Amino acid sequence: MREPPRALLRDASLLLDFDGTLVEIAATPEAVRVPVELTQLIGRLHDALDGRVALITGRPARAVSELIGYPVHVVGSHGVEFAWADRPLEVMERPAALDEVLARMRAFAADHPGVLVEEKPLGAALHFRNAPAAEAACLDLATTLAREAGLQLQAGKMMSEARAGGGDKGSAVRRIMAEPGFAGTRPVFLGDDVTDEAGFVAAAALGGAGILVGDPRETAATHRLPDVAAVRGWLASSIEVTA
Ligand SMILES: O=P(O)(O)OC[C@H]1O[C@H](O[C@H]2O[C@H](CO)[C@@H](O)[C@H](O)[C@H]2O)[C@H](O)[C@@H](O)[C@@H]1O
Repeated sequence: MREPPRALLRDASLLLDFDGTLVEIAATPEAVRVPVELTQLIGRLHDALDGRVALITGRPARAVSELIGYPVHVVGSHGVEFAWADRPLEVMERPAALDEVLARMRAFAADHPGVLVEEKPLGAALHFRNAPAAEAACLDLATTLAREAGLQLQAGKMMSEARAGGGDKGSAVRRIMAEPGFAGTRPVFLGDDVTDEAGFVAAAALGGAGILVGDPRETAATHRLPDVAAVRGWLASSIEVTA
C-alpha cells in the first residue's frame, strides 16, 4: 500500500481519528498528551482547507474538543455524538443499561489488577493494556455485557467496549460530508484502529480515500502511513500544496 501523495488533500475534506493517529497510544486513556504544535497544525490545516477539518473518535466528543483546543467539529463515541464547532452538542439519550454494565465491569476490574474501566457518555470500555493476561476474560465479559444490555460490542486496541449503537465512523463521515463547506468535496479519512474501517469505506464511497496509520493489514484504506510522527509530517507538508 502506497504513501499518500501530498496533493491528496488539495480541495478535499480532512477527517481525522484521534488515538493512534494524531496522538501516540499511551498506557491509559488519561495519559495522552496533545502538544501545542499539534493544535497549531490543526489550525493551519483548518485555514488551508477553508474549514474542512473534523475529528471522528471513539472517545467522548467534548473531551477530544478540549484536548485538541481548536474549534473544529468532533464526532465522538464511535460516530453517535456530535460536538459541533458552531452549535450545541448533539447527543442521544444515555442507555439506562450502561449503569449495570459499568457496575459489573468495575467489580471485575477490582479483582483483576491493571484492568481499567473507562466510563463514557454512551459507552463503557474495559481496558487490558496494563493487564494483558486478562485479555480473554475481558473480551468474554464485554461480549456478554453488551449482549445482555442490548448494546453494541466495539473492539479496540487492548480494550473492548459496550456502547450505544445507531451509528459508526462510516455514518459519521457521511454526516460530516453533508455539512455546508464539506459537501461536494472528497473526504480523506485517517485512522489506525478497527473502528476506523467503516470510515475508510464511507470515504471511498464518497469519492475520497482512507489512509491507514500503522503496520500493513487487511483494510479498506488505499494508502498508509507508518505512525503518528509520519501522520503529522505528512499533514504539515500537505499544507504547502493545498493552500
Ligand atoms: O477512535 P479513537 O480516537 O482512536 O479512539 C479509540 C479509543 O481510544 C482510546 O483508547 C486507546 O488509546 C488509549 C490511550 O492511548 C490506550 O491506553 C488504549 O489501550 C487504546 O484502546 C480511548 O480510551 C477509547 O475510549 C477510544 O474508544
